[in-house]
Amino acid sequence: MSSRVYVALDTPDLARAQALAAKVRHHVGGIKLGLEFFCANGPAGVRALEEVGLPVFLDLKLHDIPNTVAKAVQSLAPLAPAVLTVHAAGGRAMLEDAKAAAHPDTRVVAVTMLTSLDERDLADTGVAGSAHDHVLRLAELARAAGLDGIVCSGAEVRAAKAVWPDGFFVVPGVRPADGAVGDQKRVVTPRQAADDGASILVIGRPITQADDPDAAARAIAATL
Ligand SMILES: O=c1ccn([C@@H]2O[C@H](COP(=O)(O)O)[C@@H](O)[C@H]2O)c(=O)[nH]1
Repeated sequence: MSSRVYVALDTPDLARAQALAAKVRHHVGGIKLGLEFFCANGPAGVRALEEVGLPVFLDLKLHDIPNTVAKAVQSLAPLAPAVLTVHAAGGRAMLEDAKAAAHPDTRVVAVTMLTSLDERDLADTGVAGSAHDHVLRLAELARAAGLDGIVCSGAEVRAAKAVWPDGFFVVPGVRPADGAVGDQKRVVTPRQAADDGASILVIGRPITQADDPDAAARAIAATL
């Protein structure tokens, strides 16, 4: 079985992304490209990373009015990413239109509550209640809109999977037990994310900023 770890190649530098991907390719199951990479390199950069031969996850977290998101997803469809993200907070119509516009082979997943946020941040945005309840509410919205799954933290993935057994669950905010947390607030270990039902684990800096990214990816894979 291929690894459930997708490495987040968060860099604007195409050559660095290619070099990192080449180093870790035997110990990860896919590559995640986000806004930092896409804004600098665009679709041509994505095509260049496809050469590595791993599934590509395009983490653009689209969030706009339904028409704008649908047109953006339509423009991305020729890339046929394995996974594409939109924000659940965009609402049901936006989610439905995004799914309808996507390549049929693309899993469209909704970001529920960023792993860099905690409940105080949530309250600051006017949302009362727990992270758990907020994630489950948005998971239900994504499911009802016909999406393939959600992005949530490892703290919520078990509960989300219980109410959506065939959903696809993306878990970022993953840190080895002794790893630096950085700007992430809701973190779990790779093992916990896997045991609690993550379909894929997104891991960036613990791999990409390691002295030996291949060894770091291998060590993480060994814990799963
Ligand atoms: O809630 C979310 C959604 C997406 N991400 C992305 O995952 C990686 C995490 O990188 P690390 O270096 O392992 O922290 C990054 O690309 C984020 O944009 C997330 O962290 N949380």
